[in-house]
Parts: sequence; structure tokens; C-alpha cells
Amino acid sequence: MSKVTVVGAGNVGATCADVLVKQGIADEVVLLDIKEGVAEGKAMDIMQTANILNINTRLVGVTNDYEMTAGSDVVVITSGIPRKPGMTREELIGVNAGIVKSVTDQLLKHSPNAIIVCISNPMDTMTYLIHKVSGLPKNRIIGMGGALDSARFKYYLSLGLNANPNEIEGIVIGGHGDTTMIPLVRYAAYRGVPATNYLPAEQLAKIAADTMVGGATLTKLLGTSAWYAPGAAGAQVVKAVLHNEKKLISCSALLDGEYGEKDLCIGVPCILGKDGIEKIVEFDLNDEEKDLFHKSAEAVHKTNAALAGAL
Ligand SMILES: NC(=O)C1=CN([C@@H]2O[C@H](COP(=O)(O)OP(=O)(O)OC[C@H]3O[C@@H](n4cnc5c(N)ncnc54)[C@H](O)[C@@H]3O)[C@@H](O)[C@H]2O)C=CC1
Ligand SMILES: O=C([O-])CC(=O)C(=O)O
Repeated sequence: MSKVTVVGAGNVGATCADVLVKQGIADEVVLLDIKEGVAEGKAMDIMQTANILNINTRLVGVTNDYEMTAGSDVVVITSGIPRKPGMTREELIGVNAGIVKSVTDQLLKHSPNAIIVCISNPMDTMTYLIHKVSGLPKNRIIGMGGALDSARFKYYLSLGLNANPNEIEGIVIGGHGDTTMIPLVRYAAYRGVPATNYLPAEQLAKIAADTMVGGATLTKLLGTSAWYAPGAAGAQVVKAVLHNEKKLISCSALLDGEYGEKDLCIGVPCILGKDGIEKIVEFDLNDEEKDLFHKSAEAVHKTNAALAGAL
């Protein structure tokens, strides 16, 4: 029996729970929110599709009842405020650090062996905060950002190539921020053939730039940040762990010398399996990519410094 808890029954959390249930990724899912009745209502609505869609997963919604989350194999943290148009993710740190810290403490009391997936923003810094407050081994804390950013990169590449997104390779590393993401254009490919063979450099540069501000673009259109792809990307990470898939997915991981950086969480290619982050894969970066990675790491360190009060 596999059990997953999703904290935060807002746009991202409810979508993640919905995908977990509809794809039958876990046997049991608990959706928890602090707002009275919201998680119960969303769980009820989702479960009323059970007969229509032939769902076998059991989903329950609870208001702040951590006893119900006990024994979870994976816990997903989406609680916290989203940004509004014109804001950066980093501006959310003041409110979200306190929420993420208290949620982590309560989750681990009831599921001491769980693998944690952090989605709340600013995600790299919230993932780092979870390391600091929990002291868990580094394989057990996964930041979800690169999975989404890579999906957006492949989406924009598919538009440029006029191709099926499922036949495209693309990965984004670095921080999950408007200016810190690094779409690795050199490694983008269509059916194994480098995208650089098909598209001119200026068009690839535009695809990379659109990917970097992918979240901001949606926030401007929607008035709040996106949820369908973020929720699905969260579920993709949960699935890789629960099903021991050994998939390579870009995730925010605690670095200890990899890519020449340490003491921060930032997006890098990770092999995900039953132990969480089972391996960090070091891609061969050229000088320009290395420089971008170090600049991205510097920016993430700077955001982490603002955590001082919360630790
Ligand atoms: N890492 C990523 O790729 C992405 C991260 N995000 C982030 O995810 C977070 C959630 O976004 P949305 O779902 O759109 O926001 P939302 O406002 O729709 O939902 C957040 C939920 O968290 C709940 N909450 C607040 N404090 C809580 C607590 N202490 N315990 C339990 N629940 C609590 C709220 O009641 C609310 O229902 C934001 O910080 C957003 O920036 C969003 C999209 C992608
Ligand atoms: O843009 C935001 O604030 C939410 C997020 O992280 C994303 O959609 O990439």
C-alpha cells in the first residue's frame, strides 16, 4: 500500500492530488489544508469522478488533521501564497518560509520516513529551508521546479519545431526563478537530432527566454500563478519515487561539491527512485553554461540569506 500526502489544497495541491488519483499513482492520497472544509470539498469533488473515470485510488481531504497523514511514503508541500502579476517568486519568502517550516515539522512527526517533495515558492530556498529544519539525509528532500521548467522548454521547442512534445528532449537546470533558469539549448533534441540542426540560434534564444519567464507569462494571463502543469509535474516526481522509476528529472537538490557548488539547493539532473534523489548526474557543461550556473547559484544563495530570521 502506498500513501501520499499533499499539503495545500489550493490550485497546485488539488491538481497534484487529482493527477495522483486519476493516474492511479498511489493507493491512498490525503489532501490537507488549513482552511476549514476546502480539502474535504476538493477531495469529494475529485472522488465523485471515481465511477465516471474508473478510479481506484482513495482520496480523503482533511482540515489540518496531521494524524490522518501518518505513515505517508511521500509528502508534497504546496502550502503558501502564490505570486500575483508583476511579483517575483522571491518576494513570497516572508510568508511562505514560516508556513513551510511549520508544515514540515508536523508532517515529519507523523511520517518520519517520508520523502519530501517541495513545491512552495521560492522553491529552491524553501527546499533548503526544509533541509535546515529537518536535518534529513539529502536524498529525501526533492525540490520540484526543473520538472516543470523542462516541460515548458519542451512545449516551446515543440511549437518552434512544429513537432509532438513527447518526441522532444530538453532539460532546464539552475534556479527556479525568472532570471536564474538555464534551459540547456545545446542538449535539446528532436528524436535524438540536436534542435540546433533545425532552428536558427535567434529562435532557440527566444525559446529559452520564453521558458525562463514561463511562470511569469502565465501569472500575467491568469492573475495568479499556474497550476495544471505544476500539479502534474509534482505528480510526475511522486510517481518516479513511489514506482522506483530511476528516471532522470531535473530537481532542486542539496549540492555538496557537484557542479562546483555547495550548501544550496538548485536544479540539477537527478535520478529519482524509491530512495528519493538516488544520484545527481553531472552533465558536461561548456564554459558559458558553467558561468550561467555559478551566477544562478549566487542568486539562490542571496535569496537563502533572507532565511536567516526563519531558521
Ligand atoms: N515549484 C513550482 O514549480 C511551483 C510552485 N508554485 C507555488 O506553490 C504554492 C501554491 O500555489 P497555489 O496552489 O497556486 O496557491 P493557492 O493559494 O491556490 O493554494 C495554497 C493553499 O495553501 C494553503 N495553506 C496556507 N497555509 C497553510 C498551512 N499552514 N497549512 C496547510 N495549508 C496551508 C492555503 O489555504 C491554500 O489553499 C505557491 O507558493 C506557488 O508559488 C506554484 C506553481 C509552480
Ligand atoms: O510562476 C510562479 O510563480 C509559479 C511557478 O513557480 C511556476 O509556474 O513556474
